Amino acid sequence: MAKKVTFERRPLIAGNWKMNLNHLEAIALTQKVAISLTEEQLALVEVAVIPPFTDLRSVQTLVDGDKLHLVYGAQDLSPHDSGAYTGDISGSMLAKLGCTYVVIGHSERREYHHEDDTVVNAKVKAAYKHGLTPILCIGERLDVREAAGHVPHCTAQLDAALAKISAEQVASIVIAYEPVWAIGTGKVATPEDAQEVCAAIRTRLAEKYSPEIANGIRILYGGSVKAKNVAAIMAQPDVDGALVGGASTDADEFATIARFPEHATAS
Ligand SMILES: O=C(CO)COP(=O)(O)O
Repeated sequence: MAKKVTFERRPLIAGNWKMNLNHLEAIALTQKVAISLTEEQLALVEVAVIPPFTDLRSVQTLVDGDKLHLVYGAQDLSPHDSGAYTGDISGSMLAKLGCTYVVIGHSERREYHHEDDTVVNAKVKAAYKHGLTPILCIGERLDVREAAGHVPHCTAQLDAALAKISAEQVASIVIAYEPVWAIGTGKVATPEDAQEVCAAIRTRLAEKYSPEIANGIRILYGGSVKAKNVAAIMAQPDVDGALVGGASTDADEFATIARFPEHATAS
């Protein structure tokens, strides 16, 4: 029996599959996640899958056909609308596939594809232009954390990504704080580490826009989130969800993460 829990902002548990699972595996995983969660659980917590581009049509067909209470999104988009950009996928293509979200500025894109703040900002603008909600990723590398520069680093990334983004647009954004040193390493940030930066992000949003807008924006934590540590992270007042990598490709583990309000330590 689910405990009665209320949240200031509806939590979002999003599974970033990264470059894993073909379209057949995507159908199997999405189906399994959906049947592992009740309508009540999915009303309390928003659950999103973020598969590779090649899986999106299959996920759309499944979600629409079976009226699943799941949403989905893409891991990236082009800053351009259309044209001679070989290999790019536009925001309008993603919108046509029913995507709700698009991940922008993931540290793996920044590192392996040399995406700088200008590109990230252009992608945020492209997402809004096509009616997609950005899940904007920011986070520091280990050297920055060790030099205690993590908060200014993250707020600077936030400022750059949101250049010329209006208050009306930003109200729907999702921010994901993903410390690079915690991604795929098993080194999860402590709940206090996550809270410190998520609170600083909210304060910065309040300064840039307004306290009301900042209070409505969901800020996720990402980096080695598992069923065993999610409740303690989610208990932090400024953490509104999780962007889950590795653990999101295991349906049972991901569904257990999404049921975090029922975990003992969340009480
Ligand atoms: O990068 C991440 C989600 O976008 C986090 O990945 P892991 O959960 O595998 O550490």
